[in-house]
Amino acid sequence: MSAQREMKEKNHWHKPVTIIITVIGVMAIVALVTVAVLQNRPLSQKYKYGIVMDAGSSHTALYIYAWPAEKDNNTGRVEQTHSCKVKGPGISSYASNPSKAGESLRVCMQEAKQLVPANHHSETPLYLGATAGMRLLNLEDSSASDRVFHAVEGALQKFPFSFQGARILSGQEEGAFGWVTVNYLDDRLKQGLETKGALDLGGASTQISFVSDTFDGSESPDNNVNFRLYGNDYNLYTHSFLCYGKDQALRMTLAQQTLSGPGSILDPCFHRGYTDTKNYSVLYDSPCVSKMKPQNATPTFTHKGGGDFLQCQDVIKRIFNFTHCKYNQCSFNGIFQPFLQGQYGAFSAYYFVMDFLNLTDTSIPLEDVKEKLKRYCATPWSELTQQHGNIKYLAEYCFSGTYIVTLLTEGYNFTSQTYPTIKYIKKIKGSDAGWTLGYMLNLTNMIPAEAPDTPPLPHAGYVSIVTIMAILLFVLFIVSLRPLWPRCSKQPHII
Ligand SMILES: O=c1[nH]cnc2c1ncn2[C@@H]1O[C@H](COP(=O)(O)OP(=O)(O)O)[C@@H](O)[C@H]1O
Ligand SMILES: [Ca+2]
Repeated sequence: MSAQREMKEKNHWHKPVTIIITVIGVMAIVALVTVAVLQNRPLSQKYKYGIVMDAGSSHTALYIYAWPAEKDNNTGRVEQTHSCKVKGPGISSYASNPSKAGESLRVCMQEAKQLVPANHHSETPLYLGATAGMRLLNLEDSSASDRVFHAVEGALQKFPFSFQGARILSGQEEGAFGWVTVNYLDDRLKQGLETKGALDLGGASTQISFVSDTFDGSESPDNNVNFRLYGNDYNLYTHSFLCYGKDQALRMTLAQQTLSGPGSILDPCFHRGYTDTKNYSVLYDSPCVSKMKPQNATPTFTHKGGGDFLQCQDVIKRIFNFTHCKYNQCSFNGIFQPFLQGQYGAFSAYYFVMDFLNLTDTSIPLEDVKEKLKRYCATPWSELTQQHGNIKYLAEYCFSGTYIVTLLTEGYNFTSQTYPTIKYIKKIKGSDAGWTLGYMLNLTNMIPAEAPDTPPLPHAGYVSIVTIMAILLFVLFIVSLRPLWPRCSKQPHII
């Protein structure tokens, strides 16, 4: 018993003062680390939301984007959390019944109301941007397009979001914002990396946008958009070809084949065995073809398929004009285009069509792509319907695939060598490729012109260093108490 007391007396760790110092030391470390973590942690992960409606020529889609509230100015953080495809056609198709255009948006808007937390509704901006379908309607009948917008605005204002208006995007905006989306999602802008060009194929227009070192805008100012993003200047070439989306291009190709108003045509872009009765007044009801309408034709014609890729390419080439170019070089229709440069992301109908045709892999040589298309176009219609059933767009994929290859090679001057620089894409990191995200980033000033100041250390690194330093200090403190430590003497075992 006395030996035990003697040992206790010698062991300073059992002295109340040592115990108190140790407890205070541990508490100090815990307090220091807690304060450091709490003081410097990112604000609680509250999110902000934004909604963009893409009123395309063929249909309208709604996208919800979300980003951490305190990181408005950081790139790579805005993400698409939801998309909703509006049932029915694009809003321009409601020209004769505008209120139905507004009504058509209701289901997707209700969905957005459910998905965006109620306490964020009033601060969530809602934009509607219309593209080539409304551009064409506006050309054809501007009061009809005003009525459609009026109805759409009325319907959207009924929802609790912060509605920022509905408008037609210019072709330049559509091209440039598609380019911003692709490069923002790829994290190329903030890191100042070489950017990717953007190729967007819609139903009524198509856009090509890329940074060119040889283009300063002087040759063709209309095709030039300048951006300063994260401290880098971008000199963008962009052009939107109205009427060269795949649906209007199909109309123009059909118009080329029916100039004389025949009762039937054998169209090489459709499959053998395909036959349909088409109405001349419906086919020519678009500013893209209205001037070509044949006089004194029967009301309808029989549209039959010939299934020949090479002949299809020939009739498609006829919708491009290569005869005049007042610049050093042109794509087509006398439009300036600098030399192609870098990599390209091709999205929207480029992706849908090439995905259906199993041709999204651009390491397949261009010659093989054409060969595969040739075989596909030669497939009899009965065989295709047997294989796929009556799916939407089935009759048009031969035309659409041939149009894509022709537009890229004859129109934009891609070659067998440069074809692999194109990647067919649908989504990047979960967000759809398209103009909508770029449009919202621009309108909410979410991409700063200058590079934001970044803290020297990320939060996790900061916390680790504070913790290590605190532990180190404590160990040093304990070591400094060494004189008070018990002597290292062999003690007999006490039972
Ligand atoms: O699954 C699909 N397969 C083939 N084409 C599709 C599919 N989904 C959408 N598309 C096409 O993509 C195009 C989208 O164009 P959009 O409606 O955005 O027109 P716009 O951009 O010219 O205004 C339309 O031609 C539409 O038919
Ligand atoms: Ca589009």
